[in-house]
Amino acid sequence: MESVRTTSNPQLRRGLSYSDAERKPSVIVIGGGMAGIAAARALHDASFQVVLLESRERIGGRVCTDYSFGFPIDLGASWLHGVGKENPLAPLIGRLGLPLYRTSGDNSVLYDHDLESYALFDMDGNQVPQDLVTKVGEAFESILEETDKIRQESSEDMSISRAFSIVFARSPELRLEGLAHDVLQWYLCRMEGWFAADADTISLKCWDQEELLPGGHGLMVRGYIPVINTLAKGLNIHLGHRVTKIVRRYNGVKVTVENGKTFVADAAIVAIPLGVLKTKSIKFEPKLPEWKETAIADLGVGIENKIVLHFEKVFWPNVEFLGVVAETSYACSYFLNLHKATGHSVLVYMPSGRLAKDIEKMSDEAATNFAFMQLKRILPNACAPIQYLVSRWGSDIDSLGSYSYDTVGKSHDLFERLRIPVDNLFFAGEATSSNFPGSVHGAFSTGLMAAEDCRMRVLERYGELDLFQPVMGEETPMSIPLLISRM
Ligand SMILES: Cc1cc2nc3c(=O)[nH]c(=O)nc-3n(C[C@H](O)[C@H](O)[C@H](O)COP(=O)(O)OP(=O)(O)OC[C@H]3O[C@@H](n4cnc5c(N)ncnc54)[C@H](O)[C@@H]3O)c2cc1C
Repeated sequence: MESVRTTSNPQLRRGLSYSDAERKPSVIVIGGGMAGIAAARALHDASFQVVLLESRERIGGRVCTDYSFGFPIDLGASWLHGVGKENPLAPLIGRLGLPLYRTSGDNSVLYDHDLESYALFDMDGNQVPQDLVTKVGEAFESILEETDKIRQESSEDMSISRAFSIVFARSPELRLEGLAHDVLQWYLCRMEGWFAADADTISLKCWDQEELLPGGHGLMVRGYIPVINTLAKGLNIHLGHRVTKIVRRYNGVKVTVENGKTFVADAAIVAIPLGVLKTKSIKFEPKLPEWKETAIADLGVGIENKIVLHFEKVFWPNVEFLGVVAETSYACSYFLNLHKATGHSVLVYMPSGRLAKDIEKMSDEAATNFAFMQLKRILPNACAPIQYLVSRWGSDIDSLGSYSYDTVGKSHDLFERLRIPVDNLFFAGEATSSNFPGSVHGAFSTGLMAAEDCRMRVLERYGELDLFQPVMGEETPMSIPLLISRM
């Protein structure tokens, strides 16, 4: 058994350094994505003894920058959502001098893109007139406003697609025909991409409960991983350590990994993906309380993937994205043009929901070919890619999904329930963020929150609690939850 602790004489005060003979408070952080790394960094800096256990042979989790093309490509997160000082990651990204390419300002109907620089095509490769796209965008917003009225009227939740059907029945003038209908499906497809889920599974009551930070959305031009690497510097990280069991007792935790090795500490922070928690591949002893298990079961996890196509040269229009409109959102396509942001001749095809799941059943070659065929529809002279990358976030056993979302009939409070600690177990990760679910900055914030909750709990036990010193400095916004039993 490996102990995270050193000796047994508690001398705990934040910011002090400890001699070897002194006992440091200890914590095991499980999961080396943004949430786990942020928590580990904060507690390390608060003089805790920290061990981070990560199942993969790399850190970053769903932040995954690939360099095999000779330049950075993000296979997971690539946008900073909220390019402004309100974003908790802004100080770090600013300090690192990492450039961002802004793809939209605030309140864009497409979330992360403005309708400024794009080209949409129909299935026959004819470009859709820009004024039609704008007009349908306005119709899409009107439909969403109408769904809000339905939400106010009905006590029962329903899916976004059901709400759309009711709107069309009530206001037939909003039901679009022909090409306009296909463009509307494309808007829906982009909304589905935001949640990584199909409209018939997204909750009407809760779909807009997340907080959108001001400043629009910006691509991390040099990749996201430098942010993770900076936070991880100097931490005690064990790669290839897949946790299988977590035992909690009043005076500490014992964590077992796949090869049978165990670690003990005062507390643990569980920062693994919701998709992994759902499989129950980690045994908790004693069992997690029912309210926690229900939150794990009821929150949704969607799939979004990236099929990255690297071409010898650019042969497509100089726009931020290309799209193919179709009769159903499932058949629509979206290609992000990285050439615009990075100068590299790369298009990224991004399917989500059922389509992403179906494509994961294909080999990498077949998936790439599928994406290329969508491109060929609109650019018949497209030449084949020279290199490609295919993500599989839905079937990867260390993620089992891309990010969380509100499913029909379930409360948005589930995100908070997933976050609330159970004894000396603390929970972090994008799916524990009720304000910013499904995002990197959300994961980061929950890592800091879990670290602070953990610090308070452990120091309280040692009688050295200093309530007024949060782990990451005074300005860090923290919400300290009430620990309520019988949820
Ligand atoms: C395709 C895609 C695009 C995205 N785009 C954006 C974007 O543009 N902007 C944005 O803000 N967000 C985006 N996101 C979401 C963002 O990536 C995530 O919300 C965030 O990175 C999650 O961080 P996390 O720490 O909660 O989880 P993760 O990053 O998944 O970290 C969890 C870690 O736990 C490890 N783990 C799993 N099981 C175990 C185990 N049993 N024992 C030990 N370790 C384990 C995993 O290997 C992983 O490293 C995207 C995600 C995907 C997949």
